[in-house]
Amino acid sequence: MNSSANPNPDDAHPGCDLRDSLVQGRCVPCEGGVEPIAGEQAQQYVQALTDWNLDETGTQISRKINTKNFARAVTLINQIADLAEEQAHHPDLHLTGYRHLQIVLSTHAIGGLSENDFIIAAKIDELLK
Ligand SMILES: C[C@H](O)[C@H](O)[C@H]1CNC2=NC(N)=NC(=O)C2=N1
Repeated sequence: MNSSANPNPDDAHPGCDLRDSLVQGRCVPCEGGVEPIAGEQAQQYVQALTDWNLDETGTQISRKINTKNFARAVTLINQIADLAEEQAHHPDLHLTGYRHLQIVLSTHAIGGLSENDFIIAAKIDELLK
């Protein structure tokens, strides 16, 4: 899967350009057979997002959101579900303590990160604005 949003370190605002590209992006079906995004490139992608963390294995990104209450958490989960279904790329969603939502993204088909993960994350950031 070629990334259409390659970060360009020469850009004046690499994060903004990359983020905007991800927000506008569309996920592509991933059946495996592509190299995961890792290392420095994964770092550049995650830095273009808001409050997402790359895990120690470099194979997933996550963000924690504390909502006002349970109803707000479920509403947000449903908004994320609609987005994921529309893009055919799905996060893992963990709701604990009735209002603490952890969102985890990784591309299961390749056992690591693909641009799809960063596109979904950027779109979730837009939801939360
Ligand atoms: C064909 C379609 O791309 C696959 O079934 C999708 C569905 N949603 C997915 N979501 C995630 N996170 N990883 C996948 O590999 C994946 N594969």
